[in-house]
Amino acid sequence: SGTTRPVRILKYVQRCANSGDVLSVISAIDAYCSKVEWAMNVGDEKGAILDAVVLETRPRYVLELGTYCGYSTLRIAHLLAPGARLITLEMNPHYAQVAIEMFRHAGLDAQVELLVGSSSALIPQLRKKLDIEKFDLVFIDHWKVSYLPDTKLLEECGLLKAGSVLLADNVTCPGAPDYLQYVRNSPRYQSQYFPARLEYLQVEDGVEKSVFLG
Ligand SMILES: O=C(NCCCCc1cc2cnccc2s1)c1cc(-c2ccc(F)cc2)cc(O)c1O
Ligand SMILES: [Mg+2]
Repeated sequence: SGTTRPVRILKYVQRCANSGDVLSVISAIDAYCSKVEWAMNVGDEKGAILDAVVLETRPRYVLELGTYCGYSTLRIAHLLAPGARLITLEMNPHYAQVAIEMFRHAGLDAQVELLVGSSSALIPQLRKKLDIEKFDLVFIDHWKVSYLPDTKLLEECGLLKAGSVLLADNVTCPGAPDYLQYVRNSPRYQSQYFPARLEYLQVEDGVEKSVFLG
């Protein structure tokens, strides 16, 4: 049995990126996935939009839904102030292990808290489990059919406050039409679309930034 795609990406990073240098890890992942084999990282174009939203939000508590190899986790962690907390949820224990090794290579494993399990099971436990009241920023990048139900779950669990920012990847490709309809038509959100290409391809995608109004 061969390796998996995330393992091949990790091995390339461990060989080619300087350990402790998060920007060289991010560049190595983008180099591998644009030249050798495609992977579902948010990528450098949408990643720059993510960076801008993190910098303008200056979040203290961040939740990421969907870790995969940890590419977007690293982009976020790199821009957080000391004392901020970044929680990332991954469904697949193998992907989670790869991401942890990726965080170690980047020297950011102490900055990230990774939980393995489904968002629907974990979100209701976050307040008690992590002693976190509200999230200032949520990066949504997991099952596209889960974007809407999990947003409603975050509201119901009282994990959003007025001003909380949701940033959703892939709202055009593969698409999250029910989520878009909700955040764009609900009086409780101020939503904005940022067009971009799908990672590493000439295909149209985009991210949606939605501010919860309380
Ligand atoms: O599926 C995508 N990402 C989700 C994997 C979610 C697994 C998890 C579920 C879950 C549940 N609970 C907690 C944690 C988690 S993690 C995805 C797919 C494409 C794509 C694929 C083919 C294609 F032709 C064009 C685009 C591009 C992307 O940027 C993606 O993000
Ligand atoms: Mg994505």
